[in-house]
Amino acid sequence: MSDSEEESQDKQLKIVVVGDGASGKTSLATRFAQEAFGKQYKQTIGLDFFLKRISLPGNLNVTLQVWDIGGQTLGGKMLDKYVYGAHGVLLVYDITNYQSFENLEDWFSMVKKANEESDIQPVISLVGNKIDLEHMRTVKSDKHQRFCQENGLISQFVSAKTGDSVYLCFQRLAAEILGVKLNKAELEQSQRVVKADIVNYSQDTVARTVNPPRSSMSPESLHYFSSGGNT
Ligand SMILES: Nc1nc2c(ncn2[C@@H]2O[C@H](COP(=O)(O)OP(=O)(O)OP(=O)(O)O)[C@@H](O)[C@H]2O)c(=O)[nH]1
Repeated sequence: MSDSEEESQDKQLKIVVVGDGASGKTSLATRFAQEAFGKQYKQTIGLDFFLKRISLPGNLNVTLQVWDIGGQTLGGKMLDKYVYGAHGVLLVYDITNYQSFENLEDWFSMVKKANEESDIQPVISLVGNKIDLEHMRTVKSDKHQRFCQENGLISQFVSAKTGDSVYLCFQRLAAEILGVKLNKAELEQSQRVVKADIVNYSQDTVARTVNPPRSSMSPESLHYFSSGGNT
């Protein structure tokens, strides 16, 4: 049997990634699905879509459909439709940008509202991204933890840049959705501390630059479409 035939027989989970613009959603999805990272910010218009197959304990393979939703869609007409029927949601913020954390209240309300009439209630994870910039953190970890406890969310810190805990973040979400327990070794990885390097915080994180189209896919992942052409 070919890989693609096998893949089509896997259980598929719809995972939606939301949060403010520039919090790192595309970087997270790209790091996960293609094991790549781009330094320049290219705003997502509408949504991007990735597929990636992962393995869970017990020889369980599952294909994740990752819906990377553009940060500017909050308040837009299409957002409810993108989020509807999600099995899992990653609420992403940038640990160096307090506003991106505050705005998660709105993203969270939107996710709950969009799924009010759905049979599936998504498992939701709070994802603090950019932990490689620990020295620039403005969102204290206890604020993050409180938000998780109050709302029953999975807690995760990642760096799309270094790749730290990125795979685990998706794996934990999928495991929780399917009721699979991850073993100790897998969970311990999430506690791994990353040495923060001193970064010259220049244009590349602020400028809304237009880039050429994203690079080609790894065989494991398919990048289906990018609506709106990323202009
Ligand atoms: N240092 C650091 N920079 C990151 C990280 N993740 C993303 N970035 C940078 O942050 C900027 C925004 O990242 P994107 O992934 O485009 O953000 P987004 O959330 O998809 O933005 P929208 O498309 O507007 O919704 C880019 O310059 C990335 O290179 C990270 O973990 N560490």
